Amino acid sequence: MATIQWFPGHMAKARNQVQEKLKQVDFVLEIVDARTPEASRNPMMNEIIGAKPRIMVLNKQDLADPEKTKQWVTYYQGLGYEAIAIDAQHAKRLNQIPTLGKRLMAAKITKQKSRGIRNPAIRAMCIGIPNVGKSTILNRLIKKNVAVTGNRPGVTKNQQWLKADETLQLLDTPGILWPKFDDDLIGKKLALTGAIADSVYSEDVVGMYGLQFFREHYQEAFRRAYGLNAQDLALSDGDLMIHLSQKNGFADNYNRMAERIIFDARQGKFGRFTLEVPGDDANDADAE
Ligand SMILES: Nc1nc2c(ncn2[C@@H]2O[C@H](COP(=O)(O)OP(=O)(O)OP(=O)(O)O)[C@@H](O)[C@H]2O)c(=O)[nH]1
Repeated sequence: MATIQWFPGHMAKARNQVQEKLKQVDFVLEIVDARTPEASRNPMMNEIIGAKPRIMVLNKQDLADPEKTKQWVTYYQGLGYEAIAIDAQHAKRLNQIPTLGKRLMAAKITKQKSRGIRNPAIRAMCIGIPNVGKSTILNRLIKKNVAVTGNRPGVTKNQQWLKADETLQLLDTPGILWPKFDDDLIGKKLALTGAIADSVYSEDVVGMYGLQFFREHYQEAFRRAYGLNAQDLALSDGDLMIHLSQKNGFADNYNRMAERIIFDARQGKFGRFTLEVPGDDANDADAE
């Protein structure tokens, strides 16, 4: 996994690259991780995308809490975007994306048809921070080997358009948009879901965040996963970490227990989870 480079110079470059490509598309597929829909967005995303129509794609829905995913979809729809939750890895609901795209671009399609264009094209690109599933989505949408269209007037030379179907064309994913995690909580969420390299945050910090989060929000699953009783659950966070460490044979090596919690969370041992709900974060870019 790539390391994070959040430098103003890098970001300005990535932003320019993306903005340049944006001129060539009709709408954007903004991909986020359904477990962390806001933390997994580049904070400049709204500024970058501007008024372009957008479909918010909450990917990895197979790992996220279904109830919270519904809340997020409703939230984004309320902001005026199309929104959909998918599981790109298992190709679930991906075929809804072209349908939504056509709905979003209905006026353009109608106009082109009225001019006698039999197969009007609508164009989009996927953008999102690393690891949210952009490549998986793109590859699935174009079903790998579908032919690439050539140059067209008014379009940058040699630009490759990938066909999802007769109407929807996709631009290969542009420059890299890193997440920003000067807010510690965002960093911990990204670390717990494996969106950023494990070397960025120490495991004791991320593991403790996991312990606190799961005992509070998914207590039954957490209790069952570690065979905890009511007395255990009455312990403070620190004491519970010590207890779990001893119970799991790590003695006073609490870092190993912290690592285990991170591992177990990613493996789904506490079930499907979502680390944030609409409106509960200072990093909510749309609420500014
Ligand atoms: N469980 C699950 N895993 C997924 C899903 N979509 C993608 N993945 C996995 O997430 C990881 C990252 O997917 P990529 O498609 O490489 O993500 P990307 O956004 O293109 O990443 P970069 O190339 O780093 O920008 C891979 O291991 C995928 O198999 C999904 O819907 N569910």
